[in-house]
Amino acid sequence: MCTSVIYTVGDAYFGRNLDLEVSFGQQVVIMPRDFALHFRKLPTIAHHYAITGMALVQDNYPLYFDGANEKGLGMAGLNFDGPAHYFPEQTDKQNVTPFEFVPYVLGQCATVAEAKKLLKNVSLININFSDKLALSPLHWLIADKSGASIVVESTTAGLNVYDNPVGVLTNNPEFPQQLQNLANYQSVSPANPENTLAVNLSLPVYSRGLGSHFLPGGMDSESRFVKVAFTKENAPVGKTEDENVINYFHILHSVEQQKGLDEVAPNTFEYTIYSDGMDLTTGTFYYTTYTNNQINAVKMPKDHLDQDQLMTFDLQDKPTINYQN
Ligand SMILES: C[C@H](CCC(=O)NCC(=O)O)[C@H]1CC[C@H]2[C@@H]3[C@H](O)C[C@@H]4C[C@H](O)CC[C@]4(C)[C@H]3CC[C@]12C
Repeated sequence: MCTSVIYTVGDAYFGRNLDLEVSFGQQVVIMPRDFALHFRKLPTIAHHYAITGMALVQDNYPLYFDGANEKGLGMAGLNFDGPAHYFPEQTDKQNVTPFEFVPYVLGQCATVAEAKKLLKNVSLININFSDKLALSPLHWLIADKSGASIVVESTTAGLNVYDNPVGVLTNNPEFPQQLQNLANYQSVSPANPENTLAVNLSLPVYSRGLGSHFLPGGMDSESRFVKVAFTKENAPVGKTEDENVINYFHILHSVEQQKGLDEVAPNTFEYTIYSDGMDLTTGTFYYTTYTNNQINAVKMPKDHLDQDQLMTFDLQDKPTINYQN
């Protein structure tokens, strides 16, 4: 499972938790403006916006899991197994494969409004990257630095594009159901509750935090959707970049999956392999990994983006413990 958020506090921060049982060997990958973007069914795009994100590079092609561009538009693919449906090629559509979808959108659009326009004519087609890398059933969160966000889901009904008022996404069920489910938790609060159960009874407020007593805490995607929405909506606004980056990672880590809690096959556990996020204004890309909670950062080299070679950065995965004596 996975969780993705946009946290807007002056600057906006966009990224995700990647939860899985195996690591693909992903890296931080900067795609500069002149890296030739080839498509299976569309003409090559020779010049485009630069993108930084987490990707697996295969045959010099960056398979982005998530990323953001130099204009401050971000996009993340999250598992959507079951409802996801990809189509055969259609003559009247822009046919894009799911693995091309992130660079297709981020290469050409600066805002969510532009992405919505582009998506009007897109169909996601059922072509895999290779025999070894099968089609992945995904849905996507797209958000920009104004805080606007949408969810894109390709189902048998076609390509659904939903406005996203909460700015978070996890996995199943389909987005409208996730939103509706939030209504069940509208009484959850950071403040202590008022007794409306039986006003004549004196009920002790025996603990701090009672307002969030009914906040779900499971590893499942409905629970994470509610929990991360609550955490994000009530997160403080920091005064500095450092404060906001720290706030941002606390939001993502509130729905981190610890090893041992989500068994996906006998003795095999899914866990949060990495958490990442870009400051959509500055282009700085931050991440933590399961074994290294130190926040690492890769800056977008704005003066060196007019070139055609990918820049890759290995994840800093070694634990960093600061022994003080
Ligand atoms: C599995 C994860 C989503 C995380 C998640 O929800 N997993 C757990 C679950 O099953 O619920 C998705 C997110 C992005 C996906 C990758 C990207 O879409 C890029 C690439 C696309 C190829 O078609 C398949 C491989 C490859 C490299 C995908 C593998 C599966 C990834 C890594």
